[in-house]
Amino acid sequence: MSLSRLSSLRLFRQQCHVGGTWVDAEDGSTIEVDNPASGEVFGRIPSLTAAQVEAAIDTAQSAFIDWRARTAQQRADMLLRWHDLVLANREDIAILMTLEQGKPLAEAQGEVDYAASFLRWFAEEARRVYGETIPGAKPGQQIVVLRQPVGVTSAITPWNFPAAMITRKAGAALAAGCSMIVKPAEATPYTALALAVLAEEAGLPPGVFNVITGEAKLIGQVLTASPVVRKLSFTGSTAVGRQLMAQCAEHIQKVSLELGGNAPFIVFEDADLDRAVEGAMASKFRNTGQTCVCANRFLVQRSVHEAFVDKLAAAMAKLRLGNGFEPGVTQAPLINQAAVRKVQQHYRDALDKGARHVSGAVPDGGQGNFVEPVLITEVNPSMQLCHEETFGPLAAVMPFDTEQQAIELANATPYGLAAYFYSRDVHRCWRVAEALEAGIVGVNEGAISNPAAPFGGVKASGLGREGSRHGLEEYTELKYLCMGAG
Ligand SMILES: NC(=O)c1ccc[n+]([C@@H]2O[C@H](COP(=O)([O-])OP(=O)(O)OC[C@H]3O[C@@H](n4cnc5c(N)ncnc54)[C@H](O)[C@@H]3O)[C@@H](O)[C@H]2O)c1
Ligand SMILES: O=C[C@H](O)CS(=O)(=O)O
Repeated sequence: MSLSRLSSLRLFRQQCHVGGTWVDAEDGSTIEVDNPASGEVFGRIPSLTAAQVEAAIDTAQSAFIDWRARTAQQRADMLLRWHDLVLANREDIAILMTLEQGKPLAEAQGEVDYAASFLRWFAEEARRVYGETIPGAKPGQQIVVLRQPVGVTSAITPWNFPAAMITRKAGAALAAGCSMIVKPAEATPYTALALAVLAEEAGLPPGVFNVITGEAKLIGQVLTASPVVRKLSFTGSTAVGRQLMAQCAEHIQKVSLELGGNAPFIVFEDADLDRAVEGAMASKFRNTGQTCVCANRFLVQRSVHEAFVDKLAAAMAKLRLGNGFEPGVTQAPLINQAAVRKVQQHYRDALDKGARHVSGAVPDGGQGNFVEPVLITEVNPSMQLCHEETFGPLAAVMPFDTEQQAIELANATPYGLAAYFYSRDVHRCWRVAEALEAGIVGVNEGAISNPAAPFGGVKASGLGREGSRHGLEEYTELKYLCMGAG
């Protein structure tokens, strides 16, 4: 049993954290959580009732009144204490993450560092929530602009980054002076609950950071039906984001949406091919292809297509699939059978429409949630994978001839989260970077995630930004004071 890997069971909580107390569902109902590597159920979390979610909102509202009145320095100090505790408990959080999400332990440790970096970034930024003054329209008049916290906020987060997708939201919200209710994905609640244990230990006042679990639709409905909750920050699929955005219309709740993507990764003939392959591996295979900014389509200029495919195949041959706890494993199980079926479906559809299998095992679904990395080429825009996110270890390469064609192919998707390209021509770098319809562009870079940068998408990939000062501003409202001459 992998729970025995934990140094203690202190962080393994099977209750929700509301208003500084640990609670079960009042009707006793629970949801099972399993290990995607084995299918073994290793825990149960409460499925809160609607009344309990409403009570959590009330608690968060009371906490907000006190939290907003603290100084920015006091909030920053607590966030920094939380950051330090997360890092001090890096190993146990990573173990819980690998257990519930599957990712290789080294990647889970990396995610803990990344998650902590948002707490630090926003702690530092808390003291820089500046307003402005503007000359008035009359003698003696001044226009003063304040930035104030929006109020109680909620976060609904996905399973693929169970820690970082929470701290990226909570760090910003708490720094701004908001309280937050987090609903993590059903598949990965334990990392979120471990963060709540550490938030409590860091001294965050009760009700400022709450973690609730249960039936997603019900919780989403209660959070969006409440006039007290002033903002929802959602990370997940475009389909669910669209639905939640419509629900938020009822009370004109502010909304941030970090949704799906279908990232193009373009390799021009003047690129450094070795660096392009390095970037391709980082982008495509992080979290076994289950990253919203994963390259979904490699567009490679025809003159270097064969060389790039050979080098990519050689790099992919070094990947090792296995249980995330085994040393040296780089590719872990996918989250569930639906994820496995999606990779199979995109692979089969591509082969049926003329793609060529280059390397890797055919994804036939015969290994539980484990899928070998697979490389195909001769991909064309009629294929499903060009329009939908694969979210798995299928590397699909499409040749192109001209820069204009590459840009058109890259933009031919409803999504616009990340895009990547490799070129050594500085003029082309500016041209292509400006032409790509994406919120994030990696120029000769495959690893683009950073707390200091504004992360987010355009088109069907979402609204708003996370990380950076822009991410903090999402949790504030502007108030303008018109100061008369008196
Ligand atoms: N843009 C980003 O920053 C980013 C980051 C991570 C993941 N993602 C996207 O998330 C998706 C994968 O995550 P997922 O499968 O967990 O997505 P999902 O939309 O199924 O679930 C995300 C969250 O929404 C909840 N949810 C589901 N239905 C709901 C409903 N009707 N009402 C309220 N909540 C509901 C889930 O329980 C989960 O907590 C991918 O599309 C990926 O690209 C985007
Ligand atoms: O899945 C997408 C996330 O945003 C992950 S990351 O921020 O790029 O690490």
